[in-house]
Amino acid sequence: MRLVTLTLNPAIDQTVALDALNPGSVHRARSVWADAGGKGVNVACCLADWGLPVSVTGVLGQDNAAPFAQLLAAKGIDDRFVRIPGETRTNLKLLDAASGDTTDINLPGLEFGPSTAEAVRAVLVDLTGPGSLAVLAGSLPRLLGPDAYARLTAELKRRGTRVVLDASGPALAAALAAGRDGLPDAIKPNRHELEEWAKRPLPTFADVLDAARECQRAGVALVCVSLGAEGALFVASEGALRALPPPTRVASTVGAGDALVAGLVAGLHDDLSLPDLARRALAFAAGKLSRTGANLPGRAEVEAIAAEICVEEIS
Ligand SMILES: Nc1ncnc2c1ncn2[C@@H]1O[C@H](COP(=O)(O)OP(=O)(O)O)[C@@H](O)[C@H]1O
Ligand SMILES: O=P(O)(O)OC[C@H]1O[C@](O)(COP(=O)(O)O)[C@@H](O)[C@@H]1O
Repeated sequence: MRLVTLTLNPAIDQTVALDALNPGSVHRARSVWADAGGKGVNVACCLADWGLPVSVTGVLGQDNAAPFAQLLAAKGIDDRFVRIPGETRTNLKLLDAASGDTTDINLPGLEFGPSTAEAVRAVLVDLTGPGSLAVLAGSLPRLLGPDAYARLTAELKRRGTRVVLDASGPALAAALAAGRDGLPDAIKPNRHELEEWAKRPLPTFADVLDAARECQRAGVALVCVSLGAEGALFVASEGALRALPPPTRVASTVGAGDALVAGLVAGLHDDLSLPDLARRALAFAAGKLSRTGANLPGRAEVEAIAAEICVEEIS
C-alpha cells in the first residue's frame, strides 16, 4: 500500500521548556529547541520510524526549507514538497517541563494561490492510485477555502485511494458534509474538534460516543476521537471501543495526535482488527510521548507497549 501525507501548512515547532507555565508572569526558559513539523510531516516521521516507506507533499517556504529537507532525508522519507518563495511559519510550544503538557500558539502560515495549489494536487495525484492511502492533515491556508480537503478527498476516492483526514473547524465540517463518494475513510478529531463540529459541548464519554456515531452515520467508516490522557474512542462497523493509554512518561505532548494517526495508518496498512488497530494507534502515541519531536522508539518497544494497552468494548 503506497502511503502519502499532505501538509498544506507545515510548521517549525519552537518549543520553550519552562519549570511551570504561569500566564501573566516572567519566565526564564530551561531550554529551547526547534523541530520541523506540521501534522502530515509528523505522521510521516512516525510511519518511517516504524519502517514503512512514505512520501510527503504540501507547501514549504524555500527560505527555511533546510530543516525539513534534513529531517526527511534522515528518516528516508520521499520529499515531494512544492517549494515557494517565503518562509514556513514557526509555531510556539510552551512546555511545562514537570507535566509534559504544552500550550500551543499556532500561527497563520504561508498563503499561496491557485497555481501552487494545482502543483500540489498534481504531485498528490502522481503519488496515489488504486490501493494507496493518503493522509490529509492540519490547517488550511485561508485562500484555499474550507472545502479544499473535501475536493481533494473526492478526487482521491475516485482514484481508488483511501483517505485519512485530520482536520478541524470548517475544513472538517466541509469534509463531513461531502456526498458519500467524497467522504474520508477515517477521521481523528480530538474532543474539542468534535465539539466544534457537533456545535455542542461533549462533557461525558457518552456524549463523545453519540457525536462519533453521528460522524459514522454520515458515512465515515472509522471514527477515532482522541481524548488526551483519557485515551481514545474508536467507532467502526465492527463496533465501538475505548482504548486506555498505558502509564506514560510524558516528555512532550506536541505531535501525540499525529503519532496516533500514524498508528491508525500503520494498522490500516496491516489490515488489523479494530481492537489491534486501537492498540497500535495508542502505542504509537505513547511511544512518541516519551520523547520530543516526531520520533518513535524501535518497533519491538512499540509492540511491547501495544500488548499492554487495555481495550474495552462498548456495547
Ligand atoms: N497526558 C497524556 N498521558 C497519556 N497519554 C496521552 C496524554 N496526552 C495524549 N496522550 C495520548 O495521545 C493521544 C493523542 O493525544 P490528544 O491530545 O488527544 O491529541 P491531539 O494532539 O490531536 O489533541 C491520546 O489519544 C492518548 O493516547
Ligand atoms: O496545522 P495546525 O492545525 O495549525 O497544527 C500544526 C501543529 O500541529 C502539530 O502537527 C502537532 O499536532 P498534534 O499535537 O495535534 O499532534 C505541530 O507540529 C504543529 O505546530
